[in-house]
Amino acid sequence: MKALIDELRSISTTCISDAMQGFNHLNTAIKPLKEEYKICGQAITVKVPSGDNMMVLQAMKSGKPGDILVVDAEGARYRSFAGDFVIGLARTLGFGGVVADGTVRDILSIKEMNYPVFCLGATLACSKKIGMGEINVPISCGGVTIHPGDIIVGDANGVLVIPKERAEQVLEAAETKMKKDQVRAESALVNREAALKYIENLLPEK
Ligand SMILES: O=C([O-])CC(=O)C(=O)O
Repeated sequence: MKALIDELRSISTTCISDAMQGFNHLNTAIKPLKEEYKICGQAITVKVPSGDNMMVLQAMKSGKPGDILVVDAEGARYRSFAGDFVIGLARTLGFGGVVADGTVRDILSIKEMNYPVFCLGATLACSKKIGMGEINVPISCGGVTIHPGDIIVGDANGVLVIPKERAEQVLEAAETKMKKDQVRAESALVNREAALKYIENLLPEK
């Protein structure tokens, strides 16, 4: 799996999306806190009720370095699922990044960490620590079902989910698409004539 993840990391997210017919990306309201962030790794999943992040902390005990912590926070925007301390824990434990359909607080110090967090933005209030929720179960995040171990790939374009049983097939299709894009750019993006010829060939026969 590690080799496969390394290869997927080297391919553009848009090619991977094309390889999946444009399906299975999270709602684009879930954005990286900095545009340059890129993540690729297997999901550790956690589901928390809006406003309670106890299980986020518990979930961090599982997983291997490089895994992505994916939080189903029910789209909560009033209370944060994490602040700079909880995100600092994720980084210290070696997670490859955090993705959530929820909000963080302490956004400026989280940005200073240069650690990839993808979420709905920032709020002021912290979470309670009551302990409801579930760890490493299928979750819904940004409108997509994510199973533990699925591969999460994300950058400034968005975050997409590759079901783990389809990972090899998606990688192969994404590599093929990347090569096709290269060939197309090399033939069409050369000069005006080549660009016009490309468009002409796309038009239906008269
Ligand atoms: O402790 C929390 O739940 C949230 C917080 O303020 C932090 O992570 O810094």
